[in-house]
Order: sequence, then structure tokens, then C-alpha cells
Amino acid sequence: MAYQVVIPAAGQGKRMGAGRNKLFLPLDGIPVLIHTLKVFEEDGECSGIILAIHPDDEQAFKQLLMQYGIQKVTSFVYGGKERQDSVYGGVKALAVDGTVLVHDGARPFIKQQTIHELVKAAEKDGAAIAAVPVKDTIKKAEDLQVTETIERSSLWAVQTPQAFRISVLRKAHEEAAKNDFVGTDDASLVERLPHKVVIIEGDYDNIKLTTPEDVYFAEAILRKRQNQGRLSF
Ligand SMILES: Nc1ccn([C@@H]2O[C@H](COP(=O)(O)OP(=O)(O)OP(=O)(O)O)[C@@H](O)[C@H]2O)c(=O)n1
Ligand SMILES: C[C@](O)(CO)[C@H](O)COP(=O)(O)O
Repeated sequence: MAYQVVIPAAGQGKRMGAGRNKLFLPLDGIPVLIHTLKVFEEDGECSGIILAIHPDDEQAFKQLLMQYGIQKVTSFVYGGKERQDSVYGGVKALAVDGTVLVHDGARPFIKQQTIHELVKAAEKDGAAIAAVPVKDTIKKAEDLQVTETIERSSLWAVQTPQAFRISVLRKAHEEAAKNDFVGTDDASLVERLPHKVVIIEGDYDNIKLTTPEDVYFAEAILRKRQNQGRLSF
């Protein structure tokens, strides 16, 4: 059940428009990234965290890790232009084989139960991703004219963590790099090997903080959990 986790945290947060890496933004006074890291820091099954960061953020992140007592970060890697490049840098830093999770630093509300279900599924099938059923109707369009409505019953909104046997994820990134393929998630690289990817149904509140509205949603989720006594920093 032990696993390592690669946390891409090297983005610029352009869509958030905060003028800095959105992972420094406070939620109830605690930076987004610290909320995310604490879930893994406090999980006995997590054997190490590999953090992909922008060089400009290195000192600030290291100071936060000390301030909040995060001790499981085993290595820092510098992120790349795309999220995929940052994750690949983390994958290269993985020492031994076993199970690895890739989890966005911008998703602070992941639950340990989901993590453990993903690890078990990846140990069995090699690749497993968190996702939730789509609630909206999804359509394709060209020049703002609808071209197709996608049958909703088979659609899933995919999140992270995404869990993999390390050998599978490493091969997927190597093949993608060889073929100049860029995907928006790691599972898409594994699918094209091809390799089976299974879904573990997660939670709608496992949001990715992307645009300013997401900060309001995040504050509401945090309050809900604090009222349920789940969070006590
Ligand atoms: N080159 C990149 C781009 C993104 N990320 C990380 O991948 C996660 C998901 O990416 P996203 O939400 O798109 O973050 P940003 O790239 O910062 O956002 P934007 O696209 O709005 O700039 C985030 O934790 C982000 O820090 C990364 O490590 N390296
Ligand atoms: C990996 C991901 O979080 C799955 O939904 C998403 O694809 C990341 O997209 P981003 O634009 O890099 O944030």
C-alpha cells in the first residue's frame, strides 16, 4: 500500500490572475500548497513527496515547508513549460519501482480514502484515476456553433490523484516525449501506450483552484469540513 507522490506545483496561475503562483494563496490563512501537502504528510502510507517547483519559488516554498513542519518532501525538481514536463521531471527523480501518485498542488481537498482506493487499484491494474460523473451537458462547437452533443452517461470529469505503477508511468512519459505528445493529464499518456486505466469515483469537492471563483468555492468547502471537525491545523 505504500506510495510516493509527485506534486506539480510549478505553474504560474495565469487564469487565477493573482500575479503570482496561486499555490501561495491563503485558505483560512494557510497557503493552498500546504493544505495539499498536509494530506500526504499525515498519511502513513505516503513514503515520500517529490515537489516540482519553479526556481523563482524555491526559497519561499522551502520556508513554508519548515514553517508548517512538512518533512516528507524527499526531493525538489524544477518544473517545465507544461504541466507534463514538470511531472516528467518528478518521475525521473523516482528511485525505486512501486506505486506513484501524481496530484496537482492546486487540489487541496483530496481525501485519504480516495488516495488509498487509487493506490489499491493501481497495484492491481497499473493505472487508476479519480473522477466524478459529469453533471452538465457537454457539446462540441466550432466558431460558437454547436456541432455535436456528447452522450453524458459515459462522461467523467477527471481529477487527480492519478495513480500508477512507476514503470508504467515512466514508459508513458518516455513515449510521449519521443513522439512530442502533450496531454492535459498523465492518464492520457498511459492510454496511448496502450494500457488500461480504471476510474475510482471521487468527490465533487476535490476541486482544482484555477480561476478566482474557485477561491470562494474552496473557502466554503474548508468551512464545511472544519464544521465537520475534519480539519484542525
Ligand atoms: N508548467 C506547469 C504547469 C502547471 N503545473 C502545476 O500543475 C497543476 C495544475 O495546473 P494548473 O491548474 O493549470 O496551474 P497553472 O498552470 O499554474 O494555471 P494556469 O494554466 O492558469 O497558469 C498546478 O498545481 C500547477 O502548479 C506545473 O507544475 N507546471
Ligand atoms: C490533470 C488535471 O487536473 C485533470 O483534470 C487537469 O487536466 C489539469 O489541467 P491544467 O490546465 O493543467 O490545470
